[in-house]
Amino acid sequence: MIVKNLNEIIGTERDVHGETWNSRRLLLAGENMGFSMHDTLIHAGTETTMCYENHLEAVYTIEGEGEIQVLPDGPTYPIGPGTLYALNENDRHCLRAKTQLRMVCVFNPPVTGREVHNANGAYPAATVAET
Ligand SMILES: CC(=O)NCC[C@H](N)C(=O)O
Repeated sequence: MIVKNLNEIIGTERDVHGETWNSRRLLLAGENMGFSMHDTLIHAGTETTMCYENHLEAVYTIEGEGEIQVLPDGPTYPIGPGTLYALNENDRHCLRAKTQLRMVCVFNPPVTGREVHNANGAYPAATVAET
């Protein structure tokens, strides 16, 4: 069994900073769960365009207010505590944080470590060597 606390992640290699976010990676590929799980903060007043072409991601909001728009011209959904969105079609999307959002993010296949978004808003596909 794996048991850990967010406090053990903060300030370590698993505490990854992007331009608009801070991802605390609780479970990674190396833990062999088949998914990764992150406790992520999205900074207030920011907009992030993403397209996880190599991963499926589900995102469950715990704190904060914002909205998500399906791109290029899809609907916009409000986001608040209790909202789940699942990018089951590798959807390109724009996440806007009105206040700081705290979100639990699950990736399949799992993120391997310190990935940040490339120019397309994706994380690279994992290689066998990394997993
Ligand atoms: C919600 C979202 O995708 N935010 C960007 C960071 C990413 N989810 C991560 O935790 O690595």
